[in-house]
Amino acid sequence: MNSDAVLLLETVHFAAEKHRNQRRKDPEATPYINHPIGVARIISHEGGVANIEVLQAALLHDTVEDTDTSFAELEAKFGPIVARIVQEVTDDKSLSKQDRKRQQVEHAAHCSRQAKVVKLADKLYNLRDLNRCTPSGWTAERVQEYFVWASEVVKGLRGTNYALEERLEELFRQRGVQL
Ligand SMILES: Nc1nc2c(ncn2[C@@H]2O[C@H](COP(=O)(O)OP(=O)(O)O)[C@@H](OP(=O)(O)OP(=O)(O)O)[C@H]2O)c(=O)[nH]1
Ligand SMILES: [Mn+2]
Repeated sequence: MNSDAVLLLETVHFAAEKHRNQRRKDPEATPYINHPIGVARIISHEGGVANIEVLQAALLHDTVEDTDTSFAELEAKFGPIVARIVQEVTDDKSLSKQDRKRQQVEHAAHCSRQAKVVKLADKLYNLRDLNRCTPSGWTAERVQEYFVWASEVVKGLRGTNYALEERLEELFRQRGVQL
């Protein structure tokens, strides 16, 4: 009964419940859950990674940062490996935004391989989303700054998944950002 398919459905259901009242920042206010599902799908479909814990962590990766979910809750429900990967990709919300951004750059290289895959796919999704449309209230400069900062994070994630890194490199190249 605990097949990977059943586990994945349990996980996507949990994430959807947690993000149920959240929307993306795009003008159409897309349901937030589209993002974690899209990140998991990038990992499987483009990254060629079928590891169940990595896919579960991708589905859950913003639940602690952006909802009332705790790591203890994730560990009890999905086990220590999934909870640890989510922890590795979760910003410390007690820090200022500037410090959180700096920490992502500093911590990237020290993450586990599994967390690096989730981070690569998260950045790839968000950069594609920025190319698709500008979030409400963002200037073109802010969009460009996000690309520059994301490239600094991705530098620390290299050597993890060739397909994802190649796609990210192309997006940076289009923006004139050197990786
Ligand atoms: N491109 C884009 N991003 C949106 C949209 N709606 C919500 N986001 C989220 O906003 C975050 C990027 O915006 P920032 O201003 O840099 O961060 P903030 O959420 O801490 O304010 C990402 O968080 P994250 O996934 O935690 O990733 P990260 O930026 O911390 O790596 C992204 O998922 C949207 O419509 N387009
Ligand atoms: Mn995310």
